Amino acid sequence: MALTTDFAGIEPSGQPNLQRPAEQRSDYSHYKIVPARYPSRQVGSVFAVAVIGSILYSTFTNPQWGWNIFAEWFFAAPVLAGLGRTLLLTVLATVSGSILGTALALARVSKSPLLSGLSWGYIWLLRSIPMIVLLLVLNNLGYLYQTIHVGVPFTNVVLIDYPTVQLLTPFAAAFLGLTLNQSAFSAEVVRGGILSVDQGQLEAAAALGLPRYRQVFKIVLPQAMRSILPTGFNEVIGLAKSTSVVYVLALPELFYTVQVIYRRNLEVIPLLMVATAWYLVIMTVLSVIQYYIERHFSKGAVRNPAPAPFQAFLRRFRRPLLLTAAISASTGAPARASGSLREAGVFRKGGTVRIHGISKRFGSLQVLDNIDLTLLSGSVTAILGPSGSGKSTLLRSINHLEPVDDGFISVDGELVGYSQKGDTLYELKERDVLKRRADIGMVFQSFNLFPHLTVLENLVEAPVYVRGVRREEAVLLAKELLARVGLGDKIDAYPRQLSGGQQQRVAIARALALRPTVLLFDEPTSALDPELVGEVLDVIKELARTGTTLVIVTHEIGFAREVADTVIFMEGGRVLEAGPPARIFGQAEHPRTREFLAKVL
Ligand SMILES: Nc1ncnc2c1ncn2[C@@H]1O[C@H](COP(=O)(O)OP(=O)(O)OP(=O)(O)O)[C@@H](O)[C@H]1O
Repeated sequence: MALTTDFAGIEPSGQPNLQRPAEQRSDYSHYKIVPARYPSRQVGSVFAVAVIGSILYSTFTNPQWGWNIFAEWFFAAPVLAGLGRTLLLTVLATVSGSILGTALALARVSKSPLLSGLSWGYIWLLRSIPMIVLLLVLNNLGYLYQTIHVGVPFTNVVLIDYPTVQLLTPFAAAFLGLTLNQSAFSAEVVRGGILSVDQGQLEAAAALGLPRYRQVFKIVLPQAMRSILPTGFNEVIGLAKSTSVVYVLALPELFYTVQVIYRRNLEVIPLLMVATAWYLVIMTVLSVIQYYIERHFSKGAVRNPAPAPFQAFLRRFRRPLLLTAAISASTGAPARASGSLREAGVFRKGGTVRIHGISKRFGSLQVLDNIDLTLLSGSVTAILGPSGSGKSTLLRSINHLEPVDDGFISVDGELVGYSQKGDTLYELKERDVLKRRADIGMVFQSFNLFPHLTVLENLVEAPVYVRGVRREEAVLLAKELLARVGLGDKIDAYPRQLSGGQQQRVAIARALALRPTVLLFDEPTSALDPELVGEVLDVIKELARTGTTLVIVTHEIGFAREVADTVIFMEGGRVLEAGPPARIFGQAEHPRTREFLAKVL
């Protein structure tokens, strides 16, 4: 008991007493902290020092290494010229190989079987041919084709007609060979990166109506870079070393130059060390570049990114200042929703959704079965039903994320995913579907925020690239919406730095930033902890009074009862019952609805 009372602020009961004045608490500033000792670690360190010491000793005391000859040749003009060629070939083949490899990877994942097959064939062939064989074939291409002739087929129009040997110099053959080889390997690295990006990211980009090129270059590839970079840099390092293969073309790059010199002066080891030291320099520079590029593309990937070495060094001195700044920032008033969403003035009149006899099958499974519904402008519809009843599929078909097999859907009289001429419906091109989608916002169960973009960038992307809004206007609207969902202080945060509830509120604001007439929610709270559900439902409740048409798939029965003006009950791909919440929850007509509600209420 005496022990516990010794510790100021802790009562004998063990509970902290925060009321006790500071002067009564003990001062521990004179206490010294002794770190734990690990004898095996110390033995390991001594061993490492002994190994490093003996390697250095033997390297610098053994005269056979010939360090004086090494020093003589290290900066010699022919060596530097060879190094220049090695660097030039590495840079050129990396750039062109990566561009070609990315194009091949995109072709490989494209929906066109011919394009994908062509890409597969190219990769298969180039990865199979040994590098030396490829270089020698290119060097002897003049034997196969005396001139390189490019023209318009079946006409006399000639664009290029040039002797092959003049065009394919040893340097050009080396560049071409390294590029072709590099592109085949990087294509697979890029494809692996693309496949590692969550499918939800593409869906979210498509649901926002972002054009295809923007989906690829702004959403998918930057995220894929995280897995592309480590293997990609391995390839580049391999390439820098394999440039030595071009010696078969008698091209004096670094290694070939060194070989020529040691054959004349017979100082093999010192000259091999010259080449090795330069390769070490190249690899070190590449590793530093890799570190910074990886760092750039890891934005938003971790909650608390580690500072770069230089930043860490500076922070040691700035820490007290930063701490003070952090404390004064954290004592500021918590962000609150400013005003109600209704007052934001950003909402358009809700769209009327008409669903005409839609059906959908996945293989032999009938997921939607001849559904007819009308959702009036500004209405709030909750879709309930057991798992697998087709609720999400119905919702996703409203914005054509899930094309249907039969029937069609219109919003304000305009068909979704089709254009109509007489009795014929023509499927729209993807580009036109994406434009049309901008009016139909969607909020996903797993948020699907873009993790590599800040909260603000998440909101600004689609208005600028889909609606063509000026960036400054998009930023103003985004800040307004974020303030209204209570996240005005999070505009520069990355999604992973937010709680689940906050992420979902950002996702709602992102959908609203396009000023949609219809907003679809696919189980917006089911990925959230019970404590966070309320904050998201509150935002949706606010939205329900703005005039936007809302369609919500939910398991939150109480919420549906309170907010919806129509409740739909689905089972087996059919709408069994639809009506006002009072009737559905009080006197459901269908026995299956009553049975389901009895279980969940
Ligand atoms: N892409 C797909 N390929 C094959 N089957 C699918 C696909 N998407 C959905 N399904 C199947 O369609 C049926 C309906 O799925 P859906 O997601 O619409 O149900 P749900 O009512 O939303 O269920 P839950 O409440 O569990 O999310 C399920 O049996 C599901 O397995």
